[in-house]
Amino acid sequence: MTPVSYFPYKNNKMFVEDIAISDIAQQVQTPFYCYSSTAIETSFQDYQLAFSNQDALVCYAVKANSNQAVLATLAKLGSGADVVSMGEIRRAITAGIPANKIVYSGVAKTQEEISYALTLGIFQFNVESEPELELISKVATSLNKTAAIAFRINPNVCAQTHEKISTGKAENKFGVPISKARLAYKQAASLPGIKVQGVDVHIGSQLTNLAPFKEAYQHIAELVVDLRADGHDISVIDVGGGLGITYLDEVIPSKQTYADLVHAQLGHLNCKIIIEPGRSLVGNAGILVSSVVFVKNGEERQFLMLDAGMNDLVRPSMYDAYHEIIAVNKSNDTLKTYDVVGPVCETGDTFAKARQVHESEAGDLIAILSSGAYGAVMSSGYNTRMLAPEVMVKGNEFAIVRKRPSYEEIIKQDITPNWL
Ligand SMILES: Cc1ncc(COP(=O)(O)O)c(C=O)c1O
Ligand SMILES: N[C@@H](CCCC[NH3+])C(=O)O
Repeated sequence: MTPVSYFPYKNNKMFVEDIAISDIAQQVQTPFYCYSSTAIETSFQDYQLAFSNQDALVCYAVKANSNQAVLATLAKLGSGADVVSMGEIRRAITAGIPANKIVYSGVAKTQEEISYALTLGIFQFNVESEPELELISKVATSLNKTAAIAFRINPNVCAQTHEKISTGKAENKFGVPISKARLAYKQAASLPGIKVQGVDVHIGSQLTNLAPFKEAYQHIAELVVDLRADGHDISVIDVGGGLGITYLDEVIPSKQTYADLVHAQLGHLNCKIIIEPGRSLVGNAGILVSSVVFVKNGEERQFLMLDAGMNDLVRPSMYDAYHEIIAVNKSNDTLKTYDVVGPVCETGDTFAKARQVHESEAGDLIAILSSGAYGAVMSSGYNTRMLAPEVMVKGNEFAIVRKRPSYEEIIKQDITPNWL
């Protein structure tokens, strides 16, 4: 799926499925996120098809986009969930994902979170440290429950991605070092309230190349053999998420190629396979729609000043991430070079520098593509800006699936103490 697959132009007007973006903009006002439910469904079905000859469960990484409408779309297709907080567990359950399809990752799970997950009966805790294991054992024992666990293994593999989203190097905070894994499993087997069930690995996000996956899975395969020799009953391998998407011109291996790699590296172990894709399910299914507020002629540059900012989509500021930026309605063929910026009082509030965009004027609609993953979920109210609403489209229908808050709602969250 390319950034524009589900957002085609018809007569120079950008559509999402059967609806013109400008028609939605008229009713919703910019900025807003817009998702194609068909794009999400198709991506999920591609994963299911790719893994159809394996005993595999897709556990969507909720952190990528946790809107209820997105989760419900995936739940209906049979998706499980990879969650990292009590909030994400609650979102997954509310959207109809059953507890027995939930895997719980995260480096600092609290007693309250563990207790909640145990009470629900989730499928697996992906344990990221020995102290976490001990806490899970304590909580499980006190509740008279058994926690099925896998250790998240840190294989010390370079994911060849941005350093801020690389998670499988020894210097990263994630997982148990592979060198300590056998000891950790020995401890787990000795603790009450713990059932050793599997092995988990996730080395990073936006991987564009399969070689790091291969290296990591080779280490995991060897470890599973060792663990079985140590007497552990390993029946599940969680291979994590991380398959990238095309933002510009990255050539991403297909889901089938990825599935074949998983099978080649791990198939002989006859384990149930869990996959935790996030970005590759929803990233190119969403865009951020914005309006040009001003075109400003600076001394050195021309600025396209949008009504969306870094608070709405932080990826360019945070990771220098590239997102395609295109006119929603192409009223001319002239391309101009702009710095595309937002209204926030930070120089880093820049979506793109020296980018060619159709010549635009105030009021024109602009789409920032590939924003379905790590977009709305990472937004904030910085500069007391309203969280952008989210819209989901299916065919010729659309619905606001998160509304824009009012200023009253935002301000009334603060409490002025009566002693002021
Ligand atoms: C444990 C875990 N699983 C799955 C994912 C999903 O990753 P991605 O969105 O790259 O598929 C992440 C995020 O990197 C993660 O931390
Ligand atoms: N937030 C990151 C991805 C992080 C993945 C979480 N482990 C991004 O926007 O690319």
